Order: sequence, then structure tokens, then C-alpha cells
Amino acid sequence: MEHLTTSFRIADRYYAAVDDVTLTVRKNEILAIVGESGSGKSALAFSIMGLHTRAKIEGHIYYKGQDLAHLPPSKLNKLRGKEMGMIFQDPLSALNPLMIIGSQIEEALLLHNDMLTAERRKAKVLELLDKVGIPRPEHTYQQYPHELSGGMRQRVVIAIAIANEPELLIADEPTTALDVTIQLQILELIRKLKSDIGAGIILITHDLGVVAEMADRVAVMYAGQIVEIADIYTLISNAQHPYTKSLLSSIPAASAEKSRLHVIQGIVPSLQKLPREGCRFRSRIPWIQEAAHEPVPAMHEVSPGHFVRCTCYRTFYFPKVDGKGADYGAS
Ligand SMILES: Nc1ncnc2c1ncn2[C@@H]1O[C@H](COP(=O)(O)OP(=O)(O)OP(=O)(O)O)[C@@H](O)[C@H]1O
Repeated sequence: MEHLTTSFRIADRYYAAVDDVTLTVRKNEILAIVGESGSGKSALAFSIMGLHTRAKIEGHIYYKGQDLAHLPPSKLNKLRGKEMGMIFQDPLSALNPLMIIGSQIEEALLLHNDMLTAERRKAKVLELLDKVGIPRPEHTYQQYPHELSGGMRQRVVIAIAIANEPELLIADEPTTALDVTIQLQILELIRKLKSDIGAGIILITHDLGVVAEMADRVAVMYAGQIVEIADIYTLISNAQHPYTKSLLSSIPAASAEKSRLHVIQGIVPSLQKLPREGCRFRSRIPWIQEAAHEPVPAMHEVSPGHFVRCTCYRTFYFPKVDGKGADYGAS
């Protein structure tokens, strides 16, 4: 996507929740988009899928030579579900409570291939259920969503998402609603699917621990903008942006050797209160002098493929803390 901007109307003005984002997802890679709640990750995912009904979308979303941002809804509908699949945070709300699992997956298949015979359809559904690790496909085929555990439901949602062998899969916080042990199984399944179907996968999460396990590349999002992007190894070993450093510090394992966590306090400002000029992160690092920020923060390539927004990263340091934990920055 190039210069993608998604704005919501609040009262009589539009506010950008995704602000001039340029990103590329390659085949056979997991691109993680990470950031706190409210940073614009879901708004970005929904824009790619064309799921916003009332947002203003500007910029371009290129897919196989077509610009999805400007495709008529009928054409976008055809692509969605066939070439693009989406896995949502809450599997229960993604499924129809009144329909057996088998029919829901068949429906997804039919949407894009109405020539399949009933027999072939059922065989394909059983194959899909097996592929996503459902132990008794024949049995689950007949079940309703409420009869399944959260983890099994998410597997069904994944089966629907991959039913038509999509080339792009978007997983929006796919494990947040699940128990820890189940989370690992679902992540393992998504990773396996990457090599099985060769799709490009966008994994949206607020959890850098998940990112470290899963991603090939990572884009860090703050207040609607990408502030850092790099391959996973570089991001973990050589993060530059103060926001990324703070996120990494909040993973206990990453900071085990340190005596305390350096986490920048505060939250992502709401859309209306978001500073639109200068570095959006500056109010959370007030100990860094103003001159360290660029008036119009640009992305700087610090090594091949590793980009960081704003020059403040060059003079950033964590302030000394008093033993009770860091408590700096405005909210
Ligand atoms: N339909 C909408 N109308 C108005 N504002 C919205 C709408 N959807 C999202 N927003 C706002 O856009 C900003 C980004 O929201 P978004 O849900 O994309 O964040 P997120 O990073 O995905 O957070 P979370 O992890 O909590 O879902 C937030 O300030 C949110 O309040």
C-alpha cells in the first residue's frame, strides 16, 4: 500500500486513524504490525479488506496491478474471501451461531466456486478441517459454533479464511481472546500455513513476544504512522525508535538481565487529540530536547531495509529511574 490514509468522521471533521502508511507484504512472509491499542492497526487491516463502510480512504492499495482502494464494491467483494482471507480476534462473532460448521465453510467455498458438487464440497471441507488441526472433522462438520472451544472455533475461522487458498491473509489479534496454551497452538498453525499455502500474512498484534516468535518483518505503528520497520532479527537486536525500544523493554525475557523495566508511560492519544505536526511521540519522551525532533518526521534508512521515523532516535536514552520503575512522559 502506498500513502494509505483512512479517516473517520467525528462530529463534522475527518480524523486520520491511518496516516500516510506505505508498506509492502511479500508472498510467503509474515509481516507483523505491532503497536498499542488505538495505534490504527485494525483500521489499517479493515482498509485493506475494504471492510470500512463509512471511512474515507485515500492513497493506494495495490494488489496484482489493481488498486483496491478505488475498486467498485462488487469487484472488491469478489476478491475478498477468494484471494484475501481474514482471521478476527473473536472467533465466536465471526461465525454464524445458527449454522453448522460444515455449512459455513461450504458457503465460503461456494462464494467463489459455485461449480463444486455437494460431494466435492463436503470432501473439501473435511480436508480443510483436518488441515487446521481439528481432530474429528466428520464430527465437527455437524457441530454448531457454541459446541466448540475457543481454540477450535478459531481453527474453524482459519479454515474459512484459507478455504479459497488466498494469496493474502490478515490475522487481526488472532489469539488475544484465547488461553495461553491455545494461543501457542494457533500461532503455530498460522506459521505452518505460511509455508503450506505460500500466502503473504499480515499479523496484527500488540504483543512483541508473539512477533518475535512469528514474524519475518515487523512494522511498528504509533498514532496512525509506521515509526519503524525492519526484519525481525534487526528489530529485536537493534531497534532504534524510542517507541520500539519501550515496547521491547516491556517483554520480561528481553529485559531479564536489566534490574528494572524501562517502559515509557502514557497512552496513544485519541484521534481528535492526536498531534498532527512534528514527532507524534514527543509528548511521551519530554526529557528529549525539542531540537532532536524533525519538524516533519521522515523515515530514515539506517541500514538496508531498516527504516526509522524522526531524528529523535539519534539522541534517545531512557532516563534514570528511582527503583520504583519508570514513570515518565505525559499521557
Ligand atoms: N469507526 C470508527 N469511528 C471513529 N473512530 C474510530 C473508528 N474505528 C477506529 N477509530 C479510532 O481510530 C483509532 C485507531 O483504532 P484501531 O482500532 O485501528 O486501533 P488498534 O491499534 O487496532 O487498537 P486495538 O488493538 O484496540 O484494536 C482509535 O483512536 C479509534 O478510537
